[in-house]
Amino acid sequence: MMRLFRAALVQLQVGKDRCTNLENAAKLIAEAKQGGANLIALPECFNSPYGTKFFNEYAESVPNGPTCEMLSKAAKDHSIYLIGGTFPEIENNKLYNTCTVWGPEGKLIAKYRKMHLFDIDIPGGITFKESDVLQAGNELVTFDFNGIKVGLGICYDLRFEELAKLYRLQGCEILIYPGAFNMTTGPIHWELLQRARALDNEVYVFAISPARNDKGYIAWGHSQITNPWGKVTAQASYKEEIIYDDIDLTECDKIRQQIPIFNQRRTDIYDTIKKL
Ligand SMILES: O=C(O)CCC(=O)C(=O)O
Repeated sequence: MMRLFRAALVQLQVGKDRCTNLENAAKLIAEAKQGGANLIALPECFNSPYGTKFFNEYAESVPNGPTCEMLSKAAKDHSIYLIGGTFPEIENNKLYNTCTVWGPEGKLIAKYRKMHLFDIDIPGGITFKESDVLQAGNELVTFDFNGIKVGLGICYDLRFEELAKLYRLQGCEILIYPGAFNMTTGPIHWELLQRARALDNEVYVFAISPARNDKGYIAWGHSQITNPWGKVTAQASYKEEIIYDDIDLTECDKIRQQIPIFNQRRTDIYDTIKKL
């Protein structure tokens, strides 16, 4: 069982041209492999600009489109685990915001559809309604990375602590969230939500954002790795860049032993409380 590995989060600059986006992703995945990473993760919406008006145009079926082809090849060529960020998926005329995960042989090993759609309205800040065009996924999805159980979420899912807790209860040690926060909620919530999910569940949290654009939807950037103590161990700026971190899963074992909250939960009480 591998308890030590190098992770790379690739904060891609994403533009309007799908082909350029895919080529750039392939180039930076190769660079991350050169940098020694065994697990490489890409951002939310990395094949298209982020916006409800783009989803239909850039949507692909899984695993047949050009985006999956690039991801599968990159995973195989570099013999890595590749978390393929997200892109709009189409199935039976329905659209989803979907994360695919590829194993070192280039096989699709997991597919997660965003479960909590990003519908918020902050006047003067940000208004967004994914549910105008997307369907929500209905399944928790985990995959095995050399004996380490990893749970998947996407962006707005970070706000839902119940999802993270369910993953922890299923045995996850790492949660990975491709995400594209914005200039209103990013500065105040992005780092805090990840630290909260990490500490609540004594798990590593990886979150991967696109780099900041100067027009359209402006992503906050700041891709981040947080350890099970809730400490940020790597964080990007807002520009295109790769961040690396050497992950030692014994940190997870240690905090779980030293602060054993999961053996101290008062389920005898919680389970008697009416669920709302
Ligand atoms: O929760 C937020 O503030 C941002 C979420 C988001 O950008 C997304 O779900 O894509």
